[in-house]
Amino acid sequence: MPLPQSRALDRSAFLLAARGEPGPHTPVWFMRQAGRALPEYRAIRQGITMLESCMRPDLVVEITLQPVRRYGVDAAIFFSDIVFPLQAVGFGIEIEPGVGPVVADPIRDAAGLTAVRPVTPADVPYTTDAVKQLVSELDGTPLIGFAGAPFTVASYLVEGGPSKDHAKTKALMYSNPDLWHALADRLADVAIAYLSVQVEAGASAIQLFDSWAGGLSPRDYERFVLPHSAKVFEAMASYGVPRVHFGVNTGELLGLMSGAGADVVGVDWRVPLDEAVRRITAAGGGPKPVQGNLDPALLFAPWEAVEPEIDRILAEGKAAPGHIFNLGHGVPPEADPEVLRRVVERVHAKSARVPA
Ligand SMILES: Cc1c2[nH]c(c1CCC(=O)O)Cc1[nH]c(c(CCC(=O)O)c1C)Cc1[nH]c(c(CCC(=O)O)c1C)Cc1[nH]c(c(C)c1CCC(=O)O)C2
Repeated sequence: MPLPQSRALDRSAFLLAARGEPGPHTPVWFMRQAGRALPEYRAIRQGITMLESCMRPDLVVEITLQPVRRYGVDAAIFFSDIVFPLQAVGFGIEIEPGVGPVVADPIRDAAGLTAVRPVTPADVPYTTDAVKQLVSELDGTPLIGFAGAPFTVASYLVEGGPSKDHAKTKALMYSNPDLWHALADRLADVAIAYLSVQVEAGASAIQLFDSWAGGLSPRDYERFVLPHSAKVFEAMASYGVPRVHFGVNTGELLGLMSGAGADVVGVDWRVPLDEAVRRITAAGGGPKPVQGNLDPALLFAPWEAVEPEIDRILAEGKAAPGHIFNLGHGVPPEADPEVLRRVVERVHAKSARVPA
């Protein structure tokens, strides 16, 4: 059942664009907007591990709000991590600073699956508390809840940590498809459970991160991954909140990722948004709102070079029924917050609709 929400929230630039309705301006937020690029984040995280901080509602609320205050973005994203719901049920996983998620006992056989179980609300009371506090403090600004998609989370569990080629994960798909599908199915349940906790506490939208799916061929994606991500989207449909799907290097997969059940398709910087809309439309299901797609590397270029890129993306985004401006991937830790603030300012100024 869709949850009631305030009119201001319902008419926010972000939710209007996500539904493909015209709004006051093109909304903008940044993937990984909370994090090391912000000095106030580095200060508050001193001496506290990433996963510890996720269990402290006071910290989660403050860290989630920091980029909203600093950048003036049109949406907040809940501060957590894609591997957090596994840690919350006692699965042996840590986030090593500068490395990423690291797994004590990588999954090799069916016995390894038993530790992969979905959270219940009772496992993560602090998540419910933090979401509720955020929704009240954010007022008319939407909060995006998120989870990791089965493939991207599986890649950490099978490889044991970050990997460039995901060789062990792909080898598992081919050598033991039953085990692969059993793992991916459990991870779909893990994502559904964590997203449901966030939406039931008041999150206004969800994003399913399949960051590393771009390493797969369309054929392998369709066989091994799509049914599991589709299960997540299907399970979340009844909440009535917009469902965003994103991965890096997914130009060849945009149609399939849309077909998995996304309402909004995230696009990295490799495919222009108008071409992304063509690919999504060609796959059936009609044109859909898109999210993206400024190359994060541009944040390190002179401002004179950034401006025309913002304008180009806004123009190309007009091909979609709705456009949510974002980077093509996460904010790099070395990014200058002032540049991000100027990006928001320009997106708003350039896209403002003159009232009729
Ligand atoms: C693949 C992935 C992960 N985590 C996430 C993804 C998908 C998005 C993407 O593709 O970037 C998602 C994520 N992780 C984090 C958020 C918070 C909300 C936000 O976007 O602002 C979100 C949405 C916090 C975090 N998650 C992590 C940090 C940095 C660690 C720290 O600050 O101590 C933050 C702020 C750790 C993490 N966790 C993960 C990685 C690769 C890292 C980086 C390791 C490092 O460079 O130190 C796994």
